[in-house]
Amino acid sequence: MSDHSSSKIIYEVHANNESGNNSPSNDRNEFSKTVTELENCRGNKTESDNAEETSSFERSDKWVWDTMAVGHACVKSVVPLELLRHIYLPQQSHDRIFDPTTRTISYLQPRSYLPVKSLIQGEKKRILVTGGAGFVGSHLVDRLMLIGHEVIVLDNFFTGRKNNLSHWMGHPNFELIRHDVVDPFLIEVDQIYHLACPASPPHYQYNPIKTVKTSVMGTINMLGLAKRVKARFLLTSTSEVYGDPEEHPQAETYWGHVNPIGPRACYDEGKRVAETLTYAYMHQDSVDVRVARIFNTFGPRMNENDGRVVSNFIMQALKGEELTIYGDGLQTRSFQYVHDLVDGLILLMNKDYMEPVNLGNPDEYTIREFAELIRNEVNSSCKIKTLPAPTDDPKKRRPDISRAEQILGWKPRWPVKQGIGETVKYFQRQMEAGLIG
Ligand SMILES: O=C(O)[C@H]1O[C@H](OP(=O)(O)OP(=O)(O)OC[C@H]2O[C@@H](n3ccc(=O)[nH]c3=O)[C@H](O)[C@@H]2O)[C@H](O)[C@@H](O)[C@@H]1O
Repeated sequence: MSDHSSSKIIYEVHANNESGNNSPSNDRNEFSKTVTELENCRGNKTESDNAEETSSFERSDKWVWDTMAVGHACVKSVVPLELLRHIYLPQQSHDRIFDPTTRTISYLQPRSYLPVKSLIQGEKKRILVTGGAGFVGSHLVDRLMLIGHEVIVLDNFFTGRKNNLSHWMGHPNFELIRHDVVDPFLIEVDQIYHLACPASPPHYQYNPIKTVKTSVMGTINMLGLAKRVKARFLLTSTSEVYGDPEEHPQAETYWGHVNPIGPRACYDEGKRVAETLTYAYMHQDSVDVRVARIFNTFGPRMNENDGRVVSNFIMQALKGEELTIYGDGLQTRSFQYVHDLVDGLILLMNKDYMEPVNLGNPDEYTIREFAELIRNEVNSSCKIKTLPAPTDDPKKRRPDISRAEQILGWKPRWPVKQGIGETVKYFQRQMEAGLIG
């Protein structure tokens, strides 16, 4: 199937939306056809197509055809991009009307839902997502729901938000439970994606003891549950286990360079212990485990006050404020768009591989270059302000993703610029809707 025809499939869904005929039920017929066709076209890719995809990584602003859908046919996670956008970038809100004069919100009932795939018994899994109301968690939940699974979310709403999942509330395949993973929780499930933990430096440093407790006790509780119900367990670890790295780029074999008593230690060491626990349960109790080491990720539903560089720069540029660069701005990061991460997590969960796997986009920017990129995307001429560098701020970070490429057949498909474009649009719409200021 050619690039052209796959774009057309997506366009048909898009065209329905643009014509104002955008209710979930109107998408339904198109959706089933679209997913089947997209799965076929992904499944039919030749070896040479794949070889081309895994060629050396270069910064690119090209919109590749694969980004019109997300997911991988081999684990049945393909979803048309327009369907996902219908959730996080709706033309107008599905379930509420904001009145700017009185600054009130009217919630609409009854509601309808986007179509989810109908899976046969055995294919349909019961999946627990801890931290599922957060930024990454909610995108993972969207995908798992759309591809037909039953999803149970645990969240204590410290950084997660109900709004991120409001479009699934009441759906027969969905359950949201307010629960803190530091306390035990019992449920029968097939798979556990363990995401619960604040990830932004200001958030995890706000209460470092709680951060360590979340990583250690939360992971023990979820591993204990996995052991008891024989569920497969996936830990979302982090590039922070490499600390301020002395090896570049960072491969999974690198043991890291972490200050164990610094302000970042609560998160870095917490996640390192979480990995230790995961492999202890694997060796001692034969728990079936997966470990993803996630590098800097961005996208819609980041908290505007999150404190991380992507949301800070975008919000500052949109409000015409100065962009705050910490330190000299020569430190580097490699940013991946959230859909790529979700693709990688679902692949990893469903493949037979138990060692840690890096998931990140190797496209590396200095923070100064990144500020420039955001300024261009927002079309802003705002100035740059330099603030002191945070203690132990890693000086460079870039994933070596050879393992993910070889084992999972995964590599990022979203150019950073393209992802930033969507994220800017998201924050703009949130501002227009009066949800953030
Ligand atoms: O985004 C993520 O996924 C990661 O975010 C943080 O790691 P960090 O790389 O420090 O993320 P940011 O807070 O976004 O900072 C990135 C760089 O930008 C700088 N920065 C941040 C914010 C800002 O306003 N200005 C600025 O220059 C920071 O000093 C740092 O050098 C977390 O510690 C990671 O666990 C998490 O995986």
